Amino acid sequence: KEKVEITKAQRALMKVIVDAYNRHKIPQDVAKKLLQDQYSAEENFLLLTEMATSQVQVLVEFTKNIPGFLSLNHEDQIALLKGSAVEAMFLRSAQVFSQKMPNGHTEVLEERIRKSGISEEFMTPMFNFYKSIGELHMIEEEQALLTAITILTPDRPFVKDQQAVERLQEPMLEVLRKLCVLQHPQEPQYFARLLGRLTELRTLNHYHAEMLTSWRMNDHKFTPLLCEIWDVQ
Ligand SMILES: O=C(c1ccccc1)c1ccc(-c2nc3ccccc3n2[C@H](C(=O)NC2CCCCC2)C2CCCCC2)cc1
Repeated sequence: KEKVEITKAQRALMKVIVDAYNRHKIPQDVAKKLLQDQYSAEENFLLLTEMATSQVQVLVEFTKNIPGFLSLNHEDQIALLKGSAVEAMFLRSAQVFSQKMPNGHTEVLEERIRKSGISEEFMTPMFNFYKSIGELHMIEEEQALLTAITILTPDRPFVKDQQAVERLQEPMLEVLRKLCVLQHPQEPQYFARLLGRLTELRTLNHYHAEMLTSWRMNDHKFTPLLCEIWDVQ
């Protein structure tokens, strides 16, 4: 049986990532807001663009705290943020959806999202992802590391020095692997399941522009930041 131990350096790395993640978590209030009232497709779209805009700003701050990120080539820093922003938004949405709520609230939240204006065809893949994230019952260290690993994906479009990104992503993967073994001793496949979610995220990322433009309303307005990040308008 492999004796798994997290070294002092790995614990320090994890602390930096988790502290940055907690400092830069956008307020959970989107779930509360959605539970409070029903909104029109237009109001929901506005809420989404507001939430997503602040989440991108928060994501940039979190990313700047990833050890070594600011030493990467500047164009590559932009390429990594641009390439991971939608996935980070879905990962954060999944974590918001899966958070512990009083009985029946998750069902109401799901209903509100189903009726928010997103076109029908994307509901199944989106909620399948949310539920598969929920089933993992991730601790915050796992959530924070998974977000950092998503950002540090070497094969994003336009990344020039992929090896430099791999050198940053690998220690994160190793810490997460050890953490999974220690946290879920009965589930040797847990780490593999976690990484499998990143593959599912890429498929969601794949049709994000279509999800946005098919939002059941006309003249979708985006903030300049979202136009950059979401490749729309
Ligand atoms: O179609 C979507 C899209 C957007 C951009 C790119 C690609 C797809 C697309 C994208 C997220 C969600 C989505 N899934 C959620 C799960 C739980 C709670 C809220 C959720 N949301 C939206 C939201 O505010 N997300 C926040 C969460 C914090 C981090 C920033 C984002 C609201 C917006 C008001 C109406 C109802 C859903 C629902 C739909």
